[in-house]
Amino acid sequence: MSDRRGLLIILSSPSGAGKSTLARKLRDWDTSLEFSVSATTRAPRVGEEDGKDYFFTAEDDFRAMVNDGDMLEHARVFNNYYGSPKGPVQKAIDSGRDVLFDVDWQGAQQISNSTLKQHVLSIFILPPSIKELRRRLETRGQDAPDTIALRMEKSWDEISHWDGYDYVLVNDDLTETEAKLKSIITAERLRLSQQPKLVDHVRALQSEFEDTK
Ligand SMILES: Nc1ncnc2c1ncn2[C@@H]1O[C@H](COP(=O)(O)OP(=O)(O)OP(=O)(O)O)[C@@H](O)[C@H]1O
Ligand SMILES: Nc1nc2c(ncn2[C@@H]2O[C@H](COP(=O)(O)O)[C@@H](O)[C@H]2O)c(=O)[nH]1
Repeated sequence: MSDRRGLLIILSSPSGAGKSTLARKLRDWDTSLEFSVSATTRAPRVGEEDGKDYFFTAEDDFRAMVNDGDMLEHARVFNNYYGSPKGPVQKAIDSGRDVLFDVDWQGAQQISNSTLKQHVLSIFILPPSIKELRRRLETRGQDAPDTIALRMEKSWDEISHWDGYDYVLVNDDLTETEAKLKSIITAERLRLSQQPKLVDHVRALQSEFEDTK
């Protein structure tokens, strides 16, 4: 059990800016970080594993999870449904572990307005340019041209929510962005673990101050 409350670390960005790449690096860096595996109705990409990358779910089953109150948040994104199952998140938080989310702005807003809002650390990833965003989607080589076109068309909807996040990073050089992300998480963890000790320390200072009057 950690000496501080667990963080819900949310990464959002337009499709192709690099969230999944950065999330993988964070998971390698800190293996205690719990990754929130989303449920989705989209078809798996080549190489994606059910239960690791996503829970690939039929639409009826997805709706049933929502209706049963099993989702912390859910949204329709690029003509598919995506959602974060509540159970694993609550379990991690209850044991003081941090959870990493890769969700769009709608999911980020829902988590930030939920009962777990005091745990949220939200980070928005911007691409260096729209041209580079398209290049990344094309060179990823995972999506059909019409899917890439839809994701590019919706990129501004996502980018327009950038200022609702705690931190915003431009993912130009990957190594630099990774280092900045790790610094943010390290600093936030330190802040949270110091908080209770600081309260005690200030109380002690206050009583010492009163005694010297
Ligand atoms: N800083 C970077 N410089 C160059 N290429 C990058 C950088 N960051 C990520 N990429 C590459 O861009 C492509 C898209 O990255 P990634 O799949 O992580 O994006 P994403 O934001 O998770 O997209 P989606 O929302 O569609 O899942 C990948 O091929 C990845 O290797
Ligand atoms: N609101 C949510 N958005 C999610 C979730 N899981 C992923 N996403 C977002 O969907 C798009 C597309 O993802 P892709 O894997 O099909 O490229 C991207 O913006 C993700 O962040 C979720 O559980 N809830």
